[in-house]
Amino acid sequence: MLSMRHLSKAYYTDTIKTQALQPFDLSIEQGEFVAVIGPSGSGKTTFLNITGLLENFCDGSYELDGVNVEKLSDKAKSKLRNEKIGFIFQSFNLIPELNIYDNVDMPLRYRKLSTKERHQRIMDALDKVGLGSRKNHYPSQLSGGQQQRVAIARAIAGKPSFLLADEPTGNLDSKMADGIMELLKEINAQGTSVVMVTHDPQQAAKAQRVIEIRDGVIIERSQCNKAIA
Ligand SMILES: Nc1ncnc2c1ncn2[C@@H]1O[C@H](COP(=O)(O)OP(=O)(O)OP(=O)(O)O)[C@@H](O)[C@H]1O
Repeated sequence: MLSMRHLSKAYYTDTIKTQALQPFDLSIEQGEFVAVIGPSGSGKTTFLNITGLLENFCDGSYELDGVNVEKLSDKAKSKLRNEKIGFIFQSFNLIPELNIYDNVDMPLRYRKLSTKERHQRIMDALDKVGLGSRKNHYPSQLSGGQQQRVAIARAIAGKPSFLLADEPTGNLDSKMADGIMELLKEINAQGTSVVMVTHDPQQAAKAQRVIEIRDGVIIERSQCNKAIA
């Protein structure tokens, strides 16, 4: 699980301070599916990046699976991120020069895994997203929905505790978007927590829990623990 206490974030430029996130307390349990909604500029990406250890916060504390994040060196933080967090982005962020297999392998290269174990994980992840037979293709040879599936395979190959998704369906038509949501729900049902930023109320409604951010203020919208429809 993750636990944030009195956490806040401000950005400073020459003369301007932007309070991107007001102090907040938040816990996310293992296995939850959380949607993060809010207007443009409200702080959603900042929240996701802090959760994923891509950005530092200003004040407060953050514990991720029992590890106190603010005490870690940058190197230890990178290792924790690599082990605990999988990322999915709106623009897929695949490496065009690498084939699908090598794209999924990227985060595994930083792990102490045997070649056999890496191969197994890559193929398991690609099979899970339905693209095992496309492993030698390059990103440009796949549709947007398929590229996002590769990005999901890359994110889950490391067996993370948390899957963080920033507008994962934002570049996809509604049919492909629904397919990606189905896949995220399946992954979540197998125990991985999902935190997903979305502008789309229909996608947000599929989450168990909705957090809204308005002008940097985090508001709990609902938590009904229903099975994800
Ligand atoms: N690196 C930065 N330096 C200064 N200000 C920043 C930086 N990153 C974000 N901000 C500011 O922090 C606030 C929150 O930005 P953030 O990107 O988290 O919003 P968002 O809700 O994800 O927006 P969108 O939906 O448009 O992507 C905004 O006012 C933004 O301008």
